Amino acid sequence: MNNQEPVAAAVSRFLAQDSSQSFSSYVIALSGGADSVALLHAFAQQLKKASLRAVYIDHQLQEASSQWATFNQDLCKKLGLKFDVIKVKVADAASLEAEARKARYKAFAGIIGRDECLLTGHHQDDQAETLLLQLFRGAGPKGLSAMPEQAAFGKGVHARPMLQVSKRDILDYCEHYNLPFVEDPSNQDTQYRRNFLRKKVIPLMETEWPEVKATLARASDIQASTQELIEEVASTDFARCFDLDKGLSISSLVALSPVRQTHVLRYWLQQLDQDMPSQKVMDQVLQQMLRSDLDAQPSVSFGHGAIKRFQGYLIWVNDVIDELEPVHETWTADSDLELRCGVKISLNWLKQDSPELVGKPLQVKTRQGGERFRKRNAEHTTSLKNYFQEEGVRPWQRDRALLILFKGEVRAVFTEHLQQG
Ligand SMILES: Nc1ncnc2c1ncn2[C@@H]1O[C@H](COP(=O)(O)OP(=O)(O)OP(=O)(O)O)[C@@H](O)[C@H]1O
Repeated sequence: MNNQEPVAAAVSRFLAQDSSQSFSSYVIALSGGADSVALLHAFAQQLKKASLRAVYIDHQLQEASSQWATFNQDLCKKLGLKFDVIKVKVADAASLEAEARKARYKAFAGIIGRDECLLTGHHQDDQAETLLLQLFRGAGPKGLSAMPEQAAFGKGVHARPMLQVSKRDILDYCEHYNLPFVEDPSNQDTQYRRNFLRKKVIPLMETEWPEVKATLARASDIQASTQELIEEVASTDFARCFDLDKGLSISSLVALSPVRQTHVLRYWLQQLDQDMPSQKVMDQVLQQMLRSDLDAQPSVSFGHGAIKRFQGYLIWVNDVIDELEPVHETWTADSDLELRCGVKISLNWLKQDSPELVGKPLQVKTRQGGERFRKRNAEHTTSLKNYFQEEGVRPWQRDRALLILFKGEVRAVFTEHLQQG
């Protein structure tokens, strides 16, 4: 028996809830698979067509990807909907699937406007499978957390209206309305474990626990609220420990229990957009940074930098800063400058920062101490130290700032390579 009701009901529930938010338009992330095709159709039935459009991201990883673009285009034409394709370049990496996802969400983030809502076809089975995959990977509450039905995204919102709808119901919906869809061959190859769960493990579990998918989805919801609580505590602790100019205060950190220390560190690294280190590295950081004697200069490296100790505070130092040797080079300022150390100063930056210097014979140097700086249009010079303080350049980064000199006088300061630490 066909049951198209759950999809239509989920979409109308979503729209009823959302009428208070009044999005100016909805963007369906259309892969061409059954889930997003059903979502597209259900929204097209219940919304004015002018407020709906579909976007397909072409990852250009498979030969058939442009055919899927045509397939999606034809479908939207039949439904009278606007349709766009965005081609993305996926970085070559160990996990192409993860890189493709990153590129996909980046592209979507770039097009979702202030009052717009991105809609994806995630459903209940995705939720259950993801929970089990994460569990077998040994994940904690964060990995086991349910995907939220709605979250801030780009300048707008990302919503998943079908999280409580099963895959079976979605397939029934497509059959009922005679909707064509494509099977992504990558699902067969790269999602081996997900397919194993989907085809073997979950059906077996259902013979004993018929509602297991809904139950797993609930368990995942509980993990999400646990995670929210953890993040709330971590953010409060972090606010107490962190000083914008100095870093993470060791004396404030040691006043916390070890588990809270770990979460503050994770929170900090997340803010810095750094990869999360393993628990082993985390323990090493806590051991060496908080418990070794205060004169030592410990440093724990991972990802693209290191955590170091500096005057009673933990600081994050990027490799690029750490490895920068003293610089003394010339620049005619008519094209980008690539320094021998690999740092690049773009001409565009100079055009915006100090247009009067473009095309002039300039020198690029790291500071030696005592230099003064004449800001653009300023009558008097100020000390570089004052300038660094005003601009929030951290003390440990200042030796790596690049001074741009014209006729022997510092006229601009390049700090874009010094990511916040
Ligand atoms: N190439 C694509 N173009 C547009 N939308 C896509 C594309 N791929 C996936 N989507 C959207 O994302 C939804 C989930 O797709 P899928 O389950 O394949 O994602 P995933 O790779 O598991 O990653 P994630 O769950 O993080 O999105 C689809 O229902 C669809 O709405």
